Amino acid sequence: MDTIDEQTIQQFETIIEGILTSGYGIADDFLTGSDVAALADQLHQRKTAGQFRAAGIGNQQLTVQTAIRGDEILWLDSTTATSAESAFLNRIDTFIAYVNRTCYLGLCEFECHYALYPTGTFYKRHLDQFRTDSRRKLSVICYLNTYWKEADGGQLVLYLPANEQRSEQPITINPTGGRLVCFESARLEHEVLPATRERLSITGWLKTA
Ligand SMILES: O=C(O)CCC(=O)C(=O)O
Ligand SMILES: [Fe+2]
Repeated sequence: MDTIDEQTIQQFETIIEGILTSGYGIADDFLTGSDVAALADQLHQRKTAGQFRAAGIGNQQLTVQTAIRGDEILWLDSTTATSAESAFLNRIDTFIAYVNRTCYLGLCEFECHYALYPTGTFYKRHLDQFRTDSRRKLSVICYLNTYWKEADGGQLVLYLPANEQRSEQPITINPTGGRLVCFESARLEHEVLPATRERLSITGWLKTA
């Protein structure tokens, strides 16, 4: 496989260590400021071109229920990806290869979509794994919001399950541009709180065969 620079290895290790010890991992500078700007710009261009659709519920994406989730999405496709999108997909591929070398999860596929949450929209508490399909192993979210402030809302809340030591523990994370959050799709329920401004991200899943 390609050689990875030391800084990238440190970042990947931080994410994996977080997942193993706390159930979730965060890397604050997974994307640089210019990556974030390029992807946010690309997202807006595709939105203007009418490529986004209201997100659905369940693996057929059939029912749109804005009382559950109000985001609009567009699946990324490597065959039509622009250079900014290809660079993102390549970085995730490098991460997958690293996770497979160190954690033996047997990840082999990645699917991801842009998500645009218009002001005031949200995604109620849910689990990312479908009842009929257990291939989604890790959920990955990368935020594309510049200058996000606490007061803008739109936080991701992860609900760490209760164990012998403690009751359920909610963890609140700001959708700050460049930040990546990763957690086990079958284990952590989570929700997106309403925001006072448009909220942008790429959400994806690392899957087994
Ligand atoms: O954008 C986020 O912070 C989480 C999105 C999410 O939970 C999902 O798309 O399944
Ligand atoms: Fe989710």
